[in-house]
Amino acid sequence: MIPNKDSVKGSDSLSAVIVSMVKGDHISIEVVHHDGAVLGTLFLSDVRNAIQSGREDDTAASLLDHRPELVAPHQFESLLKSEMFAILMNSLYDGVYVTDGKGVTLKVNKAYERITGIPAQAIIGMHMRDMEKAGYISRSISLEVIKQKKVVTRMQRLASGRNAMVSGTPSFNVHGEIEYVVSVVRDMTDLLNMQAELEGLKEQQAELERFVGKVDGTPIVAEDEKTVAFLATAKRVAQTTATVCLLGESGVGKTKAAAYIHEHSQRKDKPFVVVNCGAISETLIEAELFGYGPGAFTGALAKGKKGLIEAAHGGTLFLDEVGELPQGTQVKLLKVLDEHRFTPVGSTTEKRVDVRLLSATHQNLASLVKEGIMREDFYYRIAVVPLVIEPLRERPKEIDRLARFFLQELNSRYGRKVVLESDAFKALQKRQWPGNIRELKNVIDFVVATSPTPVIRASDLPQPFIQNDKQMPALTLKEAVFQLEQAMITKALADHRTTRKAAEALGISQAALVTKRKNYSFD
Ligand SMILES: Nc1ncnc2c1ncn2[C@@H]1O[C@H](COP(=O)(O)OP(=O)(O)OP(=O)(O)O)[C@@H](O)[C@H]1O
Repeated sequence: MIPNKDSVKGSDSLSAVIVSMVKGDHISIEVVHHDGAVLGTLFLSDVRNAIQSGREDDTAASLLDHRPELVAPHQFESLLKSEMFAILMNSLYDGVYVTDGKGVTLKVNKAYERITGIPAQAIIGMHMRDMEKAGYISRSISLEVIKQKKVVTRMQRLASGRNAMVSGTPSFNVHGEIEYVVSVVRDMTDLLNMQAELEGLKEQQAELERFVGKVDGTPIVAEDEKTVAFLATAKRVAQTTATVCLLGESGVGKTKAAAYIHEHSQRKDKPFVVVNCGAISETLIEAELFGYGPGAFTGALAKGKKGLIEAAHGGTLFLDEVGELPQGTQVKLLKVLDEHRFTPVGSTTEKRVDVRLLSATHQNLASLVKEGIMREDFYYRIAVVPLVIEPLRERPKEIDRLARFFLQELNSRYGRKVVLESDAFKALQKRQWPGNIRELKNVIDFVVATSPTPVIRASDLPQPFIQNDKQMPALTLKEAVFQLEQAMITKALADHRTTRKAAEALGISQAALVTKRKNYSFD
């Protein structure tokens, strides 16, 4: 081969360039601009490689643009040995690994030693193939770079167990041969661990969050198709102004559903006011709902009081146990619904109000109408959309999910790490749950709060709730409380032996425990 004398134009195609080079027997050729300015030098090997990869129509200038930097060997060698270079290399957070064009290790920086745990003196002068054989690295990226003559980036598993992303870049000499390979080694272990942790968390979250949304900042679990369909309807109805009456047994989630409707309505930023009509005496209900004027009745506040309807202005008023409302109050509420007006008790001034009414009951509304307890016009007005929430026993798929959800919530509330064994989950599945979701939550609350061990087996569950399975009749609240108390006291007495210690664990006085024990005739 003779040294390069000729030149090619930047706009010449690579097929034209190779013809010139072969004709002139050149190993390299200058690429010049039309005005004669030198753009750079192309090497025969570069042009051949490009043509072999189907780029024969590309221009000489474009190949110049894509060609790796050329470094004169003597420049690099003195650079490698310089103190400044060592200082620079060692100040980098990422590892740096330098081999010669054959794959012999020339230099590594401190970060490389830190990431791999391999001291520099153990590997300087070592060929990459020997590094592979010694098990220091899984597969040499430098050798890949030398083979492919281009930048190679790959994940590498290190002997230290860490994972690194290695990016090797070739440096060519004027003859187009690889003189050095410089690899940057980035420790990805922490990042990958964090990623895995994040994935895990996301999965956990997704697992847990099989609910459709949050109400009062707490999730609504919806695993069973029935609940999913119910919530979809509730969401749709939420966007309308229709009055909704939620029907279902006690503890099925009617209040939660009402909050869900409110939060999916246009009124979500306005108040959501819950009134438990069954918990307020007939004599007080009107004053509570409509408020009263100054000195309206004995015991009333001198300046009067705003009622709950007014407090819900712009938002939603949820009347729980609506079947308990006296007929007179029903008439007044009809006026609120139809005319958006009401008069506080003992006042002559009418007030205007804008509320959306939601209500709920565990009773059969049609029977209440038949029995004359509920006015027919009121019934039709409040139950434009009646929505039934199925009892928990009708959506068994949800029991596991709810139990896990409450377990997590209560563990974090009590700072515990209680888990349920699969037989405990099975026992929960079998239960008929007359108290529905509230009852399930209470049982989980009980085990998380009282269990002396973090692992709960079926036998650790409060017995009255688990035994008798399907034959067990629905309990009244009183019966349920009685049974739960009985179970908790039995367990506490068995665990702690003395009434003083058992009372301490239950958070009640010793005297109270003794009385209860007598009432429940444990002796
Ligand atoms: N789908 C659900 N996901 C998570 N928690 C729920 C769900 N439904 C109800 N709960 C919880 O169960 C308990 C009982 O629910 P809620 O008070 O809404 O029942 P309810 O039908 O209104 O009861 P009641 O008839 O006694 O008024 C509450 O603690 C509530 O947060």
